[in-house]
Amino acid sequence: MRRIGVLTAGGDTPALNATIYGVVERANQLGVEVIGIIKGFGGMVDPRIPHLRLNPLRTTIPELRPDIGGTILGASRTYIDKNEKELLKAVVARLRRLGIEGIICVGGDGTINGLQPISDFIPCALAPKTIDNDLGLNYIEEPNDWELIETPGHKSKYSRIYSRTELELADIVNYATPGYATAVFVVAQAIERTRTTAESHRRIAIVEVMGRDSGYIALGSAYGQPDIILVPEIPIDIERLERRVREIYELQKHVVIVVGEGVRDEEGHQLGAKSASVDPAGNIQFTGASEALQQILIERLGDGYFQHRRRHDNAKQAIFTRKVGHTQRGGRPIMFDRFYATQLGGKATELLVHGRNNHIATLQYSPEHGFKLDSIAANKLRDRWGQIHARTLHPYLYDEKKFQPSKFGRAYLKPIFTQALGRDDVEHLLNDAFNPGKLSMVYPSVNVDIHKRLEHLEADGIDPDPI
Ligand SMILES: Nc1ncnc2c1ncn2[C@@H]1O[C@H](COP(=O)(O)OP(=O)(O)O)[C@@H](O)[C@H]1O
Ligand SMILES: O=P(O)(O)OC[C@H]1O[C@](O)(COP(=O)(O)O)[C@@H](O)[C@@H]1O
Repeated sequence: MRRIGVLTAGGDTPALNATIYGVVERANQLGVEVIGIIKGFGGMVDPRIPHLRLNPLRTTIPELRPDIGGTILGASRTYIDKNEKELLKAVVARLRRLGIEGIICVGGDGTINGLQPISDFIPCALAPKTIDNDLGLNYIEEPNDWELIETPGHKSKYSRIYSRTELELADIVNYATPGYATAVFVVAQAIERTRTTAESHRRIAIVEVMGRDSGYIALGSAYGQPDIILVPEIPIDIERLERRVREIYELQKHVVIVVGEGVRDEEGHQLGAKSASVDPAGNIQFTGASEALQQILIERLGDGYFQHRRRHDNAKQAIFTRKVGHTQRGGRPIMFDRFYATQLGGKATELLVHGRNNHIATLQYSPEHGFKLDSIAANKLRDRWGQIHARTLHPYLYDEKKFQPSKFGRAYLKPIFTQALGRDDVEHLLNDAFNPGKLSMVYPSVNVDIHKRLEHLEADGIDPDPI
């Protein structure tokens, strides 16, 4: 293989540039040219295909740095329907004209579906990413646990009964995805900062974190020591939650609750999906889980609860919500993400060059051997109807009585986070946070330099010389 393409699809993470860097550095070693495709699958749909050479003369371009968050290639959630045959043919033809012999898609479970139709024509490999940590399996047989329930007159629904009630760390397929560690780091900091203000003002803080239907970020938020963690996988037992909130408030005059954005009530309704809007990739856009929970607690505790304790005039003043939001997805990646993203990018290049198609580079862990790189055929993630499900927290990782990670959940987190920060992360903070140069300089966006490197397949309708 002499020339491969790389793109970043779906939501961004802080570790995308690190993954692209790993792809390109390994390609340099193997003598392969790498073309970056701009804005995910969207770039392929554009007849001009905006792209750039990431390693002219087998030297990585200086704009590509593993320690800078986001993606120099841009990302999108553009959907290419596999049934739009003409569009697909045009996409493949353009990629061929670029001389691309294989493509690395940096993405999550949605991206595997996105690359599928293209992989019928051009080999594809996935380098994993997603802050949600929902790409992978709790154990290899997990896809067989899904059942598709068809009820006449209703939309068919998936349901699952876990065939395994206990797990081993080494069973987990793709232990952690690049982006997750940095997101948890940001969340833990946000909780610590929210904590002291809730503590000072005798308030109940509800902190909403991302993750869609997966509670991994909420689980990792335990590093910020919230009093209560609510994960989407376990329907909220409102009675028990109220009891716990009252207990904690009596004890310490404030409570910090973390809520994963996809949390459900006991009827299975998502608290944050009141407006059923979806993004272009078909994902539900969650808004308002924390506000819905705030409303529940306002009604349950009532103004009298706070007035009686002379803390606040009403419950609305006493209970506040904060979303950590997109800060979870942005900024400098911490060492764990930088290191393993780079490794996984390199692994994806190797997969392609060694003739694999539709394969995923994975990060495995075992207590005996620590972390190691591996790979898996994407189809192993599919259930018998061909569906890939986002990985959710297995109940064995969460203690629903304590609203905290279980013993196994803590064992899961430790290998990722015990050495997740590097000395250079601390040095970066020391040198950079209040660098006086920042006061007089505008933010030097990498997009400006990348723009100068962009090439287009068909500039204004004129087909340039083939590359
Ligand atoms: N079934 C599908 N068919 C075609 N494209 C898809 C499909 N599912 C997702 N995609 C595309 O894959 C990309 C990434 O999907 P998304 O769900 O946004 O992120 P992630 O890969 O992180 O899960 C998007 O451009 C999306 O449109
Ligand atoms: O802001 P956006 O792009 O609409 O997406 C928000 C969603 O993206 C995520 O960050 C994850 O994105 P991916 O599934 O693409 O990895 C979710 O945690 C969040 O719900």
